[in-house]
Amino acid sequence: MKTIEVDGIKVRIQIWDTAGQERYQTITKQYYRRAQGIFLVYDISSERSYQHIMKWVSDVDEYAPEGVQKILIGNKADEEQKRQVGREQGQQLAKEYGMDFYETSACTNLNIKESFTRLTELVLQAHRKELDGLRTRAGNELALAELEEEEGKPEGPANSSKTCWC
Ligand SMILES: Nc1nc2c(ncn2[C@@H]2O[C@H](COP(=O)(O)OP(=O)(O)OP(=O)(O)O)[C@@H](O)[C@H]2O)c(=O)[nH]1
Repeated sequence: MKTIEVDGIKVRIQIWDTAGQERYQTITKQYYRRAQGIFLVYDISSERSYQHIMKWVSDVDEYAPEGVQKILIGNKADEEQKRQVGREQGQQLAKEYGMDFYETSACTNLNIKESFTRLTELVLQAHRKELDGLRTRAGNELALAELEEEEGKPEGPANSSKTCWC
């Protein structure tokens, strides 16, 4: 669990790190069902991990809820000397799938906060209607509470100056 602030809204996010290995895939697929946002992560020093992304995408399409938000991540950006996957390859793949793309490094913290904030933003945007509904309801409740408070006040000098609402 982590709390981050996006557009002035405090959002509590629950993060699951699923196992990449084939033998855990049955469990991994269970996580997809409840996900609202997914990072598809490859290692820039491993061409193989990049090639696997297509498989991950098809799994996500099959098992994750419709409308799940996805971001492509090329991790280990600090390992420049071992790089096997060009930044443009990452950008190209992300474009093909209509995803945002970041190169990150868990070691140097490169783009970690940015990518989490962006994914949260995308999830919030996807639920914008529900969010607006919540906001309107919260606003109405607040207005109602204020009105009730006003009505409950006795007529007296403190209130008598407010004789006109215009
Ligand atoms: N240099 C570098 N090493 C990293 C980075 N992120 C993770 N590692 C290392 O890569 C190895 C694997 O990291 P994990 O977090 O276990 O990777 P994973 O994809 O979750 O592994 P599985 O879930 O077992 O598939 C560890 O030795 C980490 O220290 C990074 O950004 N840069």
